[in-house]
Amino acid sequence: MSASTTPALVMHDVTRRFGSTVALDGLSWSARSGEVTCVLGPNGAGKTTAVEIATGLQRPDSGRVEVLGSDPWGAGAEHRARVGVMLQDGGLPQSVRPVALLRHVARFWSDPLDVDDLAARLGIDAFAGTPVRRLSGGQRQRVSLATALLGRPDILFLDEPTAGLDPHARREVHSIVREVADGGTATVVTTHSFEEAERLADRVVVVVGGRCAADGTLAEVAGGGGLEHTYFSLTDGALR
Ligand SMILES: Nc1ncnc2c1ncn2[C@@H]1O[C@H](COP(=O)(O)OP(=O)(O)OP(=O)(O)O)[C@@H](O)[C@H]1O
Repeated sequence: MSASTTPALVMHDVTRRFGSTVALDGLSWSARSGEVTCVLGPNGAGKTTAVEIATGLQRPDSGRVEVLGSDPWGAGAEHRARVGVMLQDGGLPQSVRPVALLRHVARFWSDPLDVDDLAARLGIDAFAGTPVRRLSGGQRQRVSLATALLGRPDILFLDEPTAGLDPHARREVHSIVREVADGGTATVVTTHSFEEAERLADRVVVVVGGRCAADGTLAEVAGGGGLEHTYFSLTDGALR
């Protein structure tokens, strides 16, 4: 599917402070439907804060945020039903078993993905009977990813979705992310992996010190020297 010209996400000049810490310092970037946008940046650069603002979990101090044409802060159920999110800490209930959890979550959506298919693709069926609190970090991540995908979102935020996953699971996640984006979903992936960004990204955003240091197609941002080279030249000396 061809990418739409109107961005599914626009952040313009967004600031967010925590006491004396400036997490976002005039951040501007965008993401489009049908594309994978990979967001890179050093620890503490503001990526998670940006994702939490885009999903309405945090309110910016200033600036403009538009997701699927709405301000995500205080947006209603209809808007939220179009947004999928997988955050780093997951927030999964601890005592429930993974497939039961997915069946429960699927009831919130009018046209959810097939739980059994999704569980099989992500290898969740192999630990279907184990309560969440006994799962390994990578197993929890797969469950968390499945909950983000279930409702066929129009925009999907994945915060470091493959951190800690084994190579097979990572390959499967990459193929799912590509499929979801090709189906028209604006897919935003934060990552520390150049390999992942080079494999997945249509567009790359580099956040440094709460500001956007680069925003363009993978080819534009990577240039002739490659993404790793660009990244280090943007971030060396800029760490806080
Ligand atoms: N709730 C909070 N209270 C205080 N400071 C916070 C809070 N949330 C984030 N910060 C600070 O804001 C800055 C940006 O944090 P954020 O988690 O957005 O970075 P990040 O780019 O996602 O980092 P990482 O790559 O480590 O996940 C950091 O300095 C962090 O300590």
